[in-house]
Amino acid sequence: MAHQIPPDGTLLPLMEEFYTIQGEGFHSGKAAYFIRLGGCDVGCHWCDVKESWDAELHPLTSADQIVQNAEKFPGKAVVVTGGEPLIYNLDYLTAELQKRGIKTFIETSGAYPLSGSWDWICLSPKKFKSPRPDILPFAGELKVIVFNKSDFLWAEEHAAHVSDTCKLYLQPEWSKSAEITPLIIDYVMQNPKWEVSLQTHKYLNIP
Ligand SMILES: C[S@@+](CC[C@H](N)C(=O)[O-])C[C@H]1O[C@@H](n2cnc3c(N)ncnc32)[C@H](O)[C@@H]1O
Ligand SMILES: Nc1nc2[nH]cc(C(=O)O)c2c(=O)[nH]1
Ligand code: SF4
Ligand SMILES: [Mg+2]
Repeated sequence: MAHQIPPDGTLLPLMEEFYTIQGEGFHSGKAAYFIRLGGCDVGCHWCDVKESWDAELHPLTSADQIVQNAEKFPGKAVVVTGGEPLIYNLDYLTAELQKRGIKTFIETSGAYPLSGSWDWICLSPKKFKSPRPDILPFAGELKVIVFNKSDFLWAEEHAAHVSDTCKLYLQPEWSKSAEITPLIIDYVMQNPKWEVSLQTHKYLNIP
């Protein structure tokens, strides 16, 4: 049976939730509760969480329950990720979190309409399904995954449409990081508005 997901965002397909250290981007190094929602049709061939793609495999879970779980941890920040979390209406979940003083951060490709109330938006645009142009001004950080040299141009094309205060990151695709990281280092030294982002949790062997 296909999931009947109510449009009010009170039930969400939850793949996993875990308390860890944000490994990537601007908030790297900070404790956060991760909420990973199932479902994604963007189709990045190098995606490191393909098990998330089929929403049907992940149980519909009440947003109230997710908030209660998040509240138990001392780090008062959640990262909503997936899968592609913006497939769902995130207004209810984020309002309930913020009511309790919990900061709301999202990891998104931007391929679906923006919902939710966010303290920080990490936009990671994908060639396989471009972000909606209307999300670009709301990004706190633009984090482009570099798989080959053409991704530097793709990164610049998106950087042209974010806000002046948006942080700019280049992150090596994990399986090619030995080859790509030196290119990113050179690029950042030549184009210092960009910074390097590494998936530090993978080096630390934490979730
Ligand atoms: C798994 S995605 C889920 C959120 C959303 N679908 C997105 O892509 O932004 C979380 C973050 O991991 C990044 N990512 C996924 N696979 C990766 C890989 N193989 N190497 C480096 N970063 C990766 C994505 O670009 C995104 O910034
Ligand atoms: N520690 C840790 N940091 C992360 N930052 C973004 C992640 C994601 O999969 O969205 C992620 C993740 O899976 N683990
Ligand atoms: S958009 Fe995110 S979850 Fe979806 S395939 Fe790409 S990296 Fe994976
Ligand atoms: Mg991850």
